[in-house]
Amino acid sequence: MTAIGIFGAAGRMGQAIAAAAGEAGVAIAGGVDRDGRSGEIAPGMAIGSDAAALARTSDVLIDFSSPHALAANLDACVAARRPIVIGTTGLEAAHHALIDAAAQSIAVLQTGNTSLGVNLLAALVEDAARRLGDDWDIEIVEMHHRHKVDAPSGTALLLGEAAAKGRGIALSQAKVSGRDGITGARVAGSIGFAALRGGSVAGDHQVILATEGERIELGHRAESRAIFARGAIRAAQWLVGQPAGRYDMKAVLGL
Ligand SMILES: NC(=O)C1=CN([C@@H]2O[C@H](COP(=O)(O)OP(=O)(O)OC[C@H]3O[C@@H](n4cnc5c(N)ncnc54)[C@H](OP(=O)(O)O)[C@@H]3O)[C@@H](O)[C@H]2O)C=CC1
Ligand SMILES: O=C(O)C1=N[C@H](C(=O)O)C[C@H](O)C1
Repeated sequence: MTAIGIFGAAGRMGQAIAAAAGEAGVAIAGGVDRDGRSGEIAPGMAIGSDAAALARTSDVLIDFSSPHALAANLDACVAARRPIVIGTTGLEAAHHALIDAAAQSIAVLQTGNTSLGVNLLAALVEDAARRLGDDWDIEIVEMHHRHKVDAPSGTALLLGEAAAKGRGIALSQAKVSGRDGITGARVAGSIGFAALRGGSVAGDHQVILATEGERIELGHRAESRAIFARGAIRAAQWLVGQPAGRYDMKAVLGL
């Protein structure tokens, strides 16, 4: 049976993955989190601080920790020749370069959202953006719990990438985030992002396509972290045995 190691094991997602694995009868090799958080978080899941040791004793790793931990986690997986699913968000260009480098020697799946619903939504957004002309403005609104530290969310960026792909442009050229003050009129062709934070919201995303006289709204609401946890486990099981390279959820879900 495939044994999964978890980076960020003591966190909200780490605990959700341990719970989902327990329900599905999936083996957890163990977890890693910050020094001082060692112990047993979920029944049977020991948590330590040695990423290299966890990689050696796991068949595949899942990372829901922090961008700051990414380099060490990737190094551990490359050294042990183990595949890794990266769900951590807030990644910048330098992190993506590290992922590309690791994907030369191991299988790496990186995604801003592991749920089926969001990945199907991304396909719908890409199709809508492709079919609608440039006179349709695209705005992405997301809301998350008060503890979230990055914005826009990884999912909002994933949806923005899908919209940009549909339009045949690069998101980096069109992204407008966090409007405030005298902003001037909306720049034609831009893709806007707005982030709300509060309470315990697991993750709400809405993509609004608006033109003169009409508006389309496509959205997704996560009702709990269980959907992310189940998707991450499914991705990890799929990734074992894949050749070195960089993957996303579309291949896992057959989208
Ligand atoms: N792709 C997807 O589908 C989803 C992605 N996410 C993303 O997953 C990540 C984790 O989310 P969540 O579980 O809510 O966050 P948490 O803060 O609850 O969990 C992260 C855990 O990783 C630990 N950690 C942080 N930095 C390090 C480090 N350098 N070394 C080792 N451990 C570290 C944290 O410790 P400490 O608390 O001490 O900082 C914490 O225990 C976020 O980036 C989030 O956006 C979340 C849900 C779904
Ligand atoms: O931090 C979270 O909680 C979530 N993060 C991911 C994101 O940034 O999109 C996925 C999900 O929305 C929950």
